[in-house]
Amino acid sequence: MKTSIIELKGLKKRYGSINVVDHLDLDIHKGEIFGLLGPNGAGKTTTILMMLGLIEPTSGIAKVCGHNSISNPINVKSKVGYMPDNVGFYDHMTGLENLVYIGQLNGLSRLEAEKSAISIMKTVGLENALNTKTAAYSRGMKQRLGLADVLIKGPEVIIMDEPTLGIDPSGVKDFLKLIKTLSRQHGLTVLLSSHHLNQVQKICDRVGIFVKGKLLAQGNIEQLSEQLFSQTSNQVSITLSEPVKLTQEEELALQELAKVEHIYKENSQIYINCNKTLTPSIVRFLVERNYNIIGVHQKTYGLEDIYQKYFENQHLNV
Ligand SMILES: Nc1ncnc2c1ncn2[C@@H]1O[C@H](COP(=O)(O)OP(=O)(O)OP(=O)(O)O)[C@@H](O)[C@H]1O
Repeated sequence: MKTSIIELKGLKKRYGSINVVDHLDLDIHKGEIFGLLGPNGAGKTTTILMMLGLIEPTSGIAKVCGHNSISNPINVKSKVGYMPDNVGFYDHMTGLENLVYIGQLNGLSRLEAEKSAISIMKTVGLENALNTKTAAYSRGMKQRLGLADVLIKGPEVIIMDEPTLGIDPSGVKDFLKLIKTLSRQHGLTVLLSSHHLNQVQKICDRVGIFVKGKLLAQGNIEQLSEQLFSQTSNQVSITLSEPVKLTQEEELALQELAKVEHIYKENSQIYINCNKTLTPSIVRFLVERNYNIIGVHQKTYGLEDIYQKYFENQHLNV
């Protein structure tokens, strides 16, 4: 059975007349990477701050590692490493000095803090910048040091608010890879909030789509895609070894077979819009008529399509 590390039940935060977080139920399991995905103002930061016990919910419960975030925030903080969207450092100090300082604030002796800080800076790829003042760190290096800052506390859970903000694409790729490796190697549970769809898609085991304070859906990409697009028209493209020459009879039969909405032919390709479960029948139909198929491509829906679809629907449903 999966162990829940973060449990939110009916979590709500109201500011004035607005429910910024509206009856949120969510379970995040041990060792998983969960992406809280939503546009600006969706309520992601507010949710995170309630998990950390930094703001009080209007109603509902937030628990982290079994500790109630409101009645027991100190225990929650001892288990969680939180990386805000804008990590601050003492610019006149080096990366190593900053990290040692944080280690000491978290109860390590100077010697322990130094040993641990050097090792963690290697883990996050800052071994060549130990003695560089953080004023000279790039945004990507600061994010890595932010992660080191979190790791030196030895957390069970890492919560990151927009961790890739302002980093260039190759820096983002490396940074996310690092998070995934750390999570897998040390069984760390990671919650990250983001509005960068493609980035989140790459490393998260599950995502929650969060819009206007409500979690509209959660699951892995395949589950979300299935929920949303299984009944939707899907495009299959089939490539033949020769230019397409379907007879009128064949075309009619194909339309009948696949309840095809639309067939489009171009050179050696046939594009068919239909329910995706019909792809095998279409392929069989063509093979039986001696067409040489050299490629079949079925469009798959990524997080961007899913998000767009939910975002469109929420204008109607929420
Ligand atoms: N202290 C506060 N008082 C009143 N309204 C607030 C307060 N804090 C946040 N809000 C409002 O709550 C909503 C959600 O804000 P929140 O920062 O949680 O969103 P977010 O999803 O993290 O967005 P972003 O990515 O822009 O940070 C916003 O409309 C914001 O203006």
